[in-house]
Amino acid sequence: MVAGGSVAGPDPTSPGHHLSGAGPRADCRSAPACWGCASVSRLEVKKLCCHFATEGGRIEAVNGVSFSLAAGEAVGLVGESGCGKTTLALAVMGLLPPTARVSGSVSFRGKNLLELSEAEKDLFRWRHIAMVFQNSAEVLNPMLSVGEQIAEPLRRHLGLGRREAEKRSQELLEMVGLGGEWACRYPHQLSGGMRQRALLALALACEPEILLVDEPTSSLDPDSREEILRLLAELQNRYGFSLLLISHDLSAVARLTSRLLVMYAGRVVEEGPTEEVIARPMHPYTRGLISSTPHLFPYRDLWGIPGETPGLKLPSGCAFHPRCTQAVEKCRQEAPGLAPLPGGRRVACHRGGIVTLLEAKGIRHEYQLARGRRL
Ligand SMILES: Nc1ncnc2c1ncn2[C@@H]1O[C@H](COP(=O)(O)OP(=O)(O)OP(=O)(O)O)[C@@H](O)[C@H]1O
Ligand code: NI
Repeated sequence: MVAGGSVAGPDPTSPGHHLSGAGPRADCRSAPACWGCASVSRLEVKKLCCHFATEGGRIEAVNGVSFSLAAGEAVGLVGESGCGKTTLALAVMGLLPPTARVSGSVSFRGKNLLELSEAEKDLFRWRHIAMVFQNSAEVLNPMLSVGEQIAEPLRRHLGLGRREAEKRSQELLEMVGLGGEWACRYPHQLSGGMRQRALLALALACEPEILLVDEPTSSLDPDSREEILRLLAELQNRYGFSLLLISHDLSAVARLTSRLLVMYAGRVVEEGPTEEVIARPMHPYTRGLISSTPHLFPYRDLWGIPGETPGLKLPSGCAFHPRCTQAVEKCRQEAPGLAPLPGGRRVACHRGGIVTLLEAKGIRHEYQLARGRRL
């Protein structure tokens, strides 16, 4: 049962059974061939680099990023435009154009996804790792009804017949809060929020263990934004897939995720439990990002980060140093590594501990106040 989310004795061999309760089932008859039940799914990205060769020179869009995604975990990925968020997600999906040079590893169930053939990638993509792309208007095929588009992966990956796939796509549309009757409509007949729901239904069609969501609310009005965020949180909570939520919108990410990755110029500069990072940011860039996010701390003045994101040629040393008010000579010369700190945190900054205890307490108190009222 997909649409209703009923947990009462679903048929473990039915294609929808992972979506019917949280987490793997011990009694799955398809195991161990069943990906959802065989073990706890987990994505491990190590030293991922994605470079593009362009006429203007080499663009180092992603530069040595490592992180992991545990089963059922929701991780946020934030950073300014152009820092490499989408490129990272597309690399995980194996969807970067041939001009991209990709290195490092993306491990999923003991395999490095970067080394799979196109045919093998086709097998895991959408079935095990799915993505909701940034531009919903461009992603859906204008010539096919929404139902037909959702039915396609169901038929291809789960081997459902035409009738069955049709029925499932209606259930999936109901699951995301669109009535099943929307299955026969075309993308142009849907509003932005509805398209985003349809894309969620499409991405979740084959019950992937991992869902990558890229800027789900960037083109939506505030009401639709709220609805989509609530829906995403509800689906993740109910079905327990691992979520990587990519967004400019730090306040949305703060609500939905328990761990946060902050990217700057192709690198992760800070990582840790979301609440901790927001309450006590260690990297000056993270602090700038937090201070320029509306609604996070309603009682505090907003201020932007001075300067601009670096272009093709990255600055020497720490890429953030030209914009950093705390930079010292070492920052100009030496790129800081992502150093582990207590509490599951990591920060790439020579001046990482500069938040004074008093300041940290102040920020934490203010955040908790804000969270109590807003989040
Ligand atoms: N196919 C491509 N060819 C060349 N350069 C690319 C390509 N895709 C991305 N880039 C470059 O890689 C860098 C990272 O882009 P990316 O889209 O990953 O950033 P982003 O963090 O997702 O930004 P946004 O928040 O605007 O979506 C940018 O400088 C971009 O111009
Ligand atoms: Ni992007």
